[in-house]
Amino acid sequence: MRSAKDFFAPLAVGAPAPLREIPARPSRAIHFFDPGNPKMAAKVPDMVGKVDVLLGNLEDAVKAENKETAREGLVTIGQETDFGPTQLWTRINALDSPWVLDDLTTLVRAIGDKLDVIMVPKVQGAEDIHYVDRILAQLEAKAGLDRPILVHAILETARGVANVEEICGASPRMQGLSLGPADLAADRRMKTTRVGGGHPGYLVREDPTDGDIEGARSTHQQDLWHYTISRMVDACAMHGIYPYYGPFGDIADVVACEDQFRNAFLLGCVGAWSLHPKQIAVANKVFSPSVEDVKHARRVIDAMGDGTGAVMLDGKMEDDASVKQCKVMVALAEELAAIDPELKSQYDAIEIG
Ligand SMILES: CC(C)(COP(=O)(O)OP(=O)(O)OC[C@H]1O[C@@H](n2cnc3c(N)ncnc32)[C@H](O)[C@@H]1OP(=O)(O)O)[C@@H](O)C(=O)NCCC(=O)NCCSC(=O)C[C@](C)(O)C(=O)O
Ligand SMILES: [Mg+2]
Repeated sequence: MRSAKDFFAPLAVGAPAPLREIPARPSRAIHFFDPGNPKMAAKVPDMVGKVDVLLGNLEDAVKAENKETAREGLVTIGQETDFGPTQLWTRINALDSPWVLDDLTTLVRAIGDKLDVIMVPKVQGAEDIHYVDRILAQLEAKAGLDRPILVHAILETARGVANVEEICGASPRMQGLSLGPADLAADRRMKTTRVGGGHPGYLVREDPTDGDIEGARSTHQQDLWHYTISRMVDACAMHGIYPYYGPFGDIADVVACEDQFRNAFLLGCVGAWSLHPKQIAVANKVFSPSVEDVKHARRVIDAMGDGTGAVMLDGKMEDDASVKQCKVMVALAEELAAIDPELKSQYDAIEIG
């Protein structure tokens, strides 16, 4: 076990010092693109400033024969693009794959100064994060980087879920977690073939009337991912890092996508993945607090003065705890307003009188 005193020391001579706090940078949509696909790559410069995170994906969804092209494409995009307020992330190949070592050595050397976060798939336990932590420190030292690259883990195995707290606490580089519903479903032997979202078979049925089990009874589809997302949220909050929903594979169904993202937002997630340009707007909308919510939160904070005691607002009790909930909402609104002029003007126009 590492001593607490060593935790914030660099893991290689010459590597930048680890961060003591993970910055709360807006990341409502993590937009995936294949850097080796010319059509997708061509759209990247125009997405800068319109999406919070652009992620060059090297893992699943990139064919084995295109792995090197994708890696080289990401180097070119990283070197040639001015990302402004938009973060650049990548998803490297799995730690047991033949590509990951070259992914790390190439990317940190060539675009380590541009990369904000490296997403690591199929993380099983703290040992995977320790491996990445050390090798990144060595590569950062070699590349002369002056700020550490952060690490984001995808939860997509049963063992990863069982070890979620230790994964989140494994390194000061840990930035957050995403749900990987497709690999996780396969690993758990769940019987859904969907990439995220609900399932019509996973339901609760209304009780029968007068014992008539054949009579009409309404059913309600339930959320297959509620348990896992809730565990992720607690593990992330406990370690001061950020949870994300992950992908919603039914690209055409933007309505269900919005519902699924909103459930995650309400539970505490800060963003979700976008696999197709049309999902960016969905995530940006859902993960930005509504004007009504920000207005209410500001009213409560205003009415609560020093934040202690209890008051009645619109027939509802507000107290020390509810003012904290409102501060979470207002803090997020302020972070988003700082990078999104449209939202800023909407929030600035709020009158709380
Ligand atoms: C779904 C697909 C095949 C539909 O692709 P399409 O070409 O059929 O779609 P389209 O509607 O016809 O596309 C319109 C235009 O947008 C472009 N386009 C389309 N998508 C993008 C994009 N993402 N970024 C930038 N541009 C994009 C596309 O190239 C086209 O350009 P054009 O007008 O010049 O012809 C395509 O969108 C795609 O490949 N998206 C990314 C898929 C991906 O990254 N999957 C991996 C993440 S999910 C995952 O790994 C699971 C997980 C977590 O691991 C686990 O649960 O286990
Ligand atoms: Mg996966």
